[in-house]
Amino acid sequence: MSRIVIKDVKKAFDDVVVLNDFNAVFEDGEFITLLGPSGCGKTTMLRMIAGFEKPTKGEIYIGETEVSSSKTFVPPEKRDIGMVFQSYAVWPHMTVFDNVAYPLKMKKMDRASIKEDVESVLEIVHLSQYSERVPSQLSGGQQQRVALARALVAKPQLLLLDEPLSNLDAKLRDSMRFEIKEIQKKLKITVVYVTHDQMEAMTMSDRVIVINHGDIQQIGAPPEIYRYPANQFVADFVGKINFIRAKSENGQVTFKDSKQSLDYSGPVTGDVVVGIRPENLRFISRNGDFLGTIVSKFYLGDVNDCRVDIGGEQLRVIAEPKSFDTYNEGDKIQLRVDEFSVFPDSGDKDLTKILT
Ligand SMILES: Nc1ncnc2c1ncn2[C@@H]1O[C@H](COP(=O)(O)OP(=O)(O)OP(=O)(O)O)[C@@H](O)[C@H]1O
Repeated sequence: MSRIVIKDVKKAFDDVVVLNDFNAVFEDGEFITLLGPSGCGKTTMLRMIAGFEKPTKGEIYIGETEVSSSKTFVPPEKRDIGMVFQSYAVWPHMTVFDNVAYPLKMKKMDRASIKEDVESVLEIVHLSQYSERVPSQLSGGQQQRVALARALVAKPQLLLLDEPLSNLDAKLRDSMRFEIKEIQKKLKITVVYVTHDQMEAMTMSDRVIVINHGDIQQIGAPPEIYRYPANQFVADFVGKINFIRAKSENGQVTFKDSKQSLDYSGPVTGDVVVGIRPENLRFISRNGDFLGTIVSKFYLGDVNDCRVDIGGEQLRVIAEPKSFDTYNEGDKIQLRVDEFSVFPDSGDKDLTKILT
């Protein structure tokens, strides 16, 4: 069983609090991602699960075992965990086989069992034909797979990955994402993954925990986080979004500058910020929600990326070329809003980042 329970965990370095009241349960076999900007506390949380840091307060359970509390502390080597870091940390003088065999040698396993286990894990990470090479004869992606194999060879109940793809180029990152996900499904292992890359989080995770300044902002499946962000921070951090200042009253949100409005009967009233994802805006020929003028249009192949002035506010619209081919810069158009979110106005001055 590799269910993880994190209960009221707080971490401070001296008097600087880096994590506040962290509460979460990771189910057996789940792929969980800790997502947030640099310095938000994600690595610190991972290191506490691994046993490299002690919580200032709170409890951590792995399976049925209490591994960390005011009374107990199980050291990392007794937690049955595999870990992979950003730097591959493979030993340059050892062959792939010896790198991967190392944790089993430490456990004093016999040679035949070591050979069997190493060969089986090398097959899983598609490195069987490279077992006699040294790391300098491998690509970055292959070296990272060696690190992954070494983390998996002792069949840990839990795999912790700290930005394991950030040293790889974009294309390799893409393919490694799928490989890691495949391996996790095949081995049915619980994975806790740390990243600041929302794309990585969205594509791989069963659930994402969004963290900012040491506080959990939202826990949810990727579509839930994307479509129903708990607050403005999450809406902004995950994906692209237009933010527009508005007043929410009498069943409507009315934009402060353009005075255009949308029907809204949700719970947030008064000064608000309306969030609209660019792909949730559509050009239509009549009965639109807004009138606007096309300011610019960039053809990107699969989509058109446009800016539309609605009379004071500019909106970014990502439209399928089909729905847009007949329109040009300067044209007056109508826009339909398919989905939007409303947040209390936090007073953030810079609401227009998405346009640049
Ligand atoms: N050993 C330490 N002593 C003092 N402060 C620390 C220590 N380790 C981490 N911190 C601080 O705790 C905060 C959270 O760091 P952490 O590494 O968990 O962030 P992160 O979200 O993983 O960021 P990144 O994506 O940049 O790795 C940072 O402000 C960091 O400077």
